[in-house]
Amino acid sequence: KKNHKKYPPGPLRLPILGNILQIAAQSPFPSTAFLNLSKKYGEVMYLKMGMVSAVTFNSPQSVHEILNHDKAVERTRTMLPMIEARMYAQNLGIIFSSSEPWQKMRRFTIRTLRDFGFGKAASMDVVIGEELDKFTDHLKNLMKKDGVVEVHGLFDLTLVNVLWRLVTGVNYAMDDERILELLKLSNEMIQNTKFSFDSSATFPFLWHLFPSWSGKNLQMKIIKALHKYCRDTAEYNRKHCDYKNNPQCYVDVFLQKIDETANDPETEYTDDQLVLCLLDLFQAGAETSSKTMSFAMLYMLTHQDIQQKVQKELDEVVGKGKEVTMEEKGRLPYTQAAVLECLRYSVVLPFPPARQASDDFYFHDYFIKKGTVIMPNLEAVHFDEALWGDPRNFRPERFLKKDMTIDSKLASNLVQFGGGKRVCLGQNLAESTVFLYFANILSKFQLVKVAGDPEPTTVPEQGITYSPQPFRVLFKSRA
Ligand code: HEM
Repeated sequence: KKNHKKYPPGPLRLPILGNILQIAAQSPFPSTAFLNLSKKYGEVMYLKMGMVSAVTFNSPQSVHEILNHDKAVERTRTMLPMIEARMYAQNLGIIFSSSEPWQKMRRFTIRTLRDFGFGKAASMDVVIGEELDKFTDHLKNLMKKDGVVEVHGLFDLTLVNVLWRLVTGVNYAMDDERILELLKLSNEMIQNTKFSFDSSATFPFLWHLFPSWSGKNLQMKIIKALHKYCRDTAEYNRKHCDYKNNPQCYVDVFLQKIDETANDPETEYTDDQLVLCLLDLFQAGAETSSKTMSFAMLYMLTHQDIQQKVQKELDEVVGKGKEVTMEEKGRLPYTQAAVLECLRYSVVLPFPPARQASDDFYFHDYFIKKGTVIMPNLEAVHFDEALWGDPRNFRPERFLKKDMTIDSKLASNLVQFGGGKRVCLGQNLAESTVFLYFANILSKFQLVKVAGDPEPTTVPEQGITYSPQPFRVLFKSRA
């Protein structure tokens, strides 16, 4: 038992603004800014961002420890008023919900998706394989004119389709305008949200006071469109699918639950709940995997030598231009290492959706007050010099042992899926998807820089998730 209250160190706080200016002076990217500041103030650091009190964790050891900490499991949905509006101001869905309702929905979702084959290598091969064929045809179509393809958003729809086969039973055409528009809106919502400098996070009342300037009007328009889409999706299955007798997807099983518990006033299974679960899966599943794939394309474009090594391995093991399945994964160590390096280098979600201290607690010597926002900085792990030696170099070989097998101990340090009880629910699917898309694209196509285009930068676009700035690739068929 400690009898003192030593708060974590941090830069001097200004009245009202707190540390906003010091953070902004470091970098437009909060994860980089926190990392820089932590070199001076310590790996566990207290920051005040307007009205938000946060503790950020900036070393591999402290990040792993806090992700697994019992007092840091609850999410905070009040940090951003946009999130609160997105949840109908209730404790709904999976990503931002807390306590018992979260546990129930998380368990139900994992169990139901698993029943439909989610995460099982054999069924994932089929689901992802079918979608990959469609995507390859789509890519060939885009290549028809001069082979040049814009990568921004290229993977959004196809990766929704992979997930949506299990979640809703629906499969969209690659040019489905409604879904493409929704994906654009969803992306806009995420890109327009910036953690520490977003006025709606730091001074939530401004969001309500100045709805146009603060972006509230735009975000509410997007939230309404996304809610409507999810509600329509559920309604479609209610009207057109035999969900009572022959459930074919997650939505069908959810609808069964709604019917079964209709007379229970305490039930968690409501239409609003279903809308939020769908929205969470849509946004969590599509954005992250799609941006990871775009980064992977970018790194292969900018590291031609590594692209060639991956292709050499694929050619030898699977055959030039041939289809790669999960069965071959074990025999493709270099390709696996390249995927791991893409995951390490891209950090698409530098902070897991914010958690908060559910109680007063001590983290080692430091006192953390109930309600404090908990921000593990994933970039601090993926770019730690002591851990990786040369973290700023893109070097898949780091994940290979002398005997050319994957160094799983080193790989276990990666935290792109977060950790602990809140760890990403889609990790298995995402890992299989990214591996299969990456390997199959490289098996079938060569990625070349477009003559005359500027050198693409690996500095990401700003936003709550990171994505590459728009760039184009000249795809050349290898078959
Ligand atoms: C490369 C792709 C992906 C990345 C990098 C990623 C990353 C993350 C991270 C960092 C978290 C927060 C974990 C934490 O707080 O410790 C998370 C949570 C979550 N992810 Fe993913 N994710 C990916 C793909 C997916 C997919 C495909 C799905 C769809 C099933 C998904 C669904 C979720 C959900 C529902 C949560 C909230 C879990 C909870 O709070 O209990 N993610 N993800």
